[in-house]
This record gives sequence, C-alpha cells and structure tokens, in this order.
Amino acid sequence: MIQLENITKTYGTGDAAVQALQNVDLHIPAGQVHGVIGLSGAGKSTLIRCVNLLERPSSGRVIVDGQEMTRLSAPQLNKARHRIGMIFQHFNLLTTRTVYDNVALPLELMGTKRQAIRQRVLPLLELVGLQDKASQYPAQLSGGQKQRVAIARALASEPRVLLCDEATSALDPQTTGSILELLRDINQKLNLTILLITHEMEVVKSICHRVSLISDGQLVEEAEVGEFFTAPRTQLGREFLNDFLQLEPPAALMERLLPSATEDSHPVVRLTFSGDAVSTPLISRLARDCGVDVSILQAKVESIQDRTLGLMIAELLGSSEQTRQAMQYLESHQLHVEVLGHVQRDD
Ligand SMILES: Nc1ncnc2c1ncn2[C@@H]1O[C@H](COP(=O)(O)OP(=O)(O)OP(=O)(O)O)[C@@H](O)[C@H]1O
Repeated sequence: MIQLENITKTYGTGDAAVQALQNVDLHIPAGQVHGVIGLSGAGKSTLIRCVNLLERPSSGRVIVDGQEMTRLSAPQLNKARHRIGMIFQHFNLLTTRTVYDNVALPLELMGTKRQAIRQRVLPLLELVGLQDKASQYPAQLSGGQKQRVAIARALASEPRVLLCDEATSALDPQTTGSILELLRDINQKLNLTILLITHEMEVVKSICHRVSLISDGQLVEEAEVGEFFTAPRTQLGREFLNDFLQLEPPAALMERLLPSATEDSHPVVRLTFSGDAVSTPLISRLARDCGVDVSILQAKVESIQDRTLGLMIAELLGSSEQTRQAMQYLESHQLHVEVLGHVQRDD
C-alpha cells in the first residue's frame, strides 16, 4: 500500500546541506500498522512527510495505493492526497471552526454537497466518540478530544492510508492509551493502513505490527514488533529496548564496574531471552554444567504481543574459564549476552 523506493532527501545545498534521508526502502502492505522509531533528528518527520509529498524527496520513488506520487502533476497530487489522511502532534485544528466544521472541512474543499457532508461527518463523530461535541470549539476540548477531532477530519475523505506524526507525544499516558486504542479500532474496522512515527517504544508495542528503526536518515533495522522487542539486531535497537524496560544496573554497581577483566574480577552481564529460554531453568544448569554461580541483580519478564521477554542483569561468579564457558552456553541457548563490565571480588 505504501512503497518507498531508494528515497533520499537533502535539505539545503553546499556546506549547509543536510542529508535527512539516505537510500530509504520501505514497503507497508495494506491493513498494516507500521511504526518508525528513532531519536530526535534521525529523519522521522522527513520520512513520513515524503509519503504524501509534503516534503518532496530529492530522489527515489513514492508509491501509495499503486499510484506513483512522485510523478503526479500538482492537481493530480492534490486529488491523491485525499486518499492519505494525516494527524499531527499538535492537532492542527482550525480554532474558529466548530468540531463539526473542522471535520467537514476536507469535504467542503472537495466540493461535497451539504447533505452528503452531514451524512459523513455525524457517523465519524460517533466513531471517535464525540457526537455530543459537534458544536463546540477546539478551545473547549481536552488534548485527547482535539486529537479525536483531527482523526475524524483525517478520515473524512475516506483515505486508504493514515499518517500519524508523533500523534500522541503531546498527550498524557492515559489519553495516549485511549487514542492508540481508537487507532487500533479504526485499523481493524476500516482496514486502514497506518504509518506512524514516534520516539516512544510504548506506542510501537501497543499498536504496531512491524517497526523500522531510523538512525541518521537510514533505516537500520526492520522487524515484527514481537521480534524487535525480544531480539533487536542493532545496538541502537537494544538501547531503545533497555530504556523502555528501564533495566540498567544499580548506580552503585555502575561506579564499581571495570571496563576489562582482571585476575580476580567477575563479569556483570545483561541477558535478554525469549521463547523457550524463558521457561528453561538455565540458571541452575549454569551452576551444574559450568560450575558458575549466578548472582541476580535485576530481573524482569514482559509480555509483548504473543511473545514473552525476559531480562536479567547478573554477576557470573566463577573462574575466567568457567564464566567464558557459561556465556557460550547461554548464547548457544539463544540468549543475548551483553557484558556490561567487570566487578572486583570483595573478599
Ligand atoms: N526544513 C529543513 N531545513 C533544513 N534541515 C532540516 C529541515 N527539516 C529537517 N531538517 C534536518 O533534517 C534532519 C532530520 O530531521 P527530522 O525533523 O526529519 O528528524 P526527526 O527524527 O523527525 O526529529 P524530531 O523527533 O526531533 O522531530 C535533522 O538534522 C534536521 O535538522
């Protein structure tokens, strides 16, 4: 439904040139909710704005619903944009129009008749739960209600695709939850394809089927959400996951961590495991098979879609050969082992 082919976007020229996107390829099938996550300045907004050509790519092709957007004339592009709704972090409602008139606006611009507008707007207000707010003005609404109006407005022209540009970043966690629920509902009821950009893992976890990770204008990782949360393939992916799970070693331990091993130090490791490994008694096997004791410093189990994810920060106690074998043993059982540092034995 959405296809980006080898997209590059450069802002400015010469010394002032900023390459915001480099060789971006992305394919999102119809009916999917796809998230793009990345740090500030990574190129998320540029990427999503390239889909409806609010930003024109410097090179590459954008194809939406079979139509090559990058080849359309201005009037054709205008028409094609009716099939692509968009919502924004700060809602972008017209303050002088009522809720009803905000939702009606795209239809008015398309020349739709009054009666037909009414027949479209009222069910949309019902869909987003604002049927009793039709005659209110945006200033009278909460942030969540404003975003609901924006969603209804984006749906007015019966789009096939909805672009969400940090749509929940200005909302509190509870309101975020209800907006994400509404988006999930719309995705299922209308089979709407949704592309969203976010810097929040919670958003990805809640509603996305697949996720891409963007860094310095490049897509560096793409995976199903369950896979991304259980086995990110890049260091940046692991950092997002660790931030989300808030599993960092205690500060006092961090201060004692040595970057490399000494004769009488033990490794401190972060273990990430999923699937069968969660229910396998690996710790007792480490003691039995490798002669290594495990001192658990922090541990957590999370359910992500249909997968279970376990995380643990632990100190491996044994000789350097024993701990090396223990790490090999863990990796051979599909655990991701990251050595955070080494801690000097107390005794
Ligand atoms: N109109 C512009 N002119 C020049 N540079 C720009 C323009 N818009 C974005 N950039 C630059 O392009 C890069 C990507 O910006 P973009 O806004 O797409 O990132 P982002 O991931 O959405 O960031 P944030 O999460 O902070 O909004 C940044 O280095 C930014 O400074």
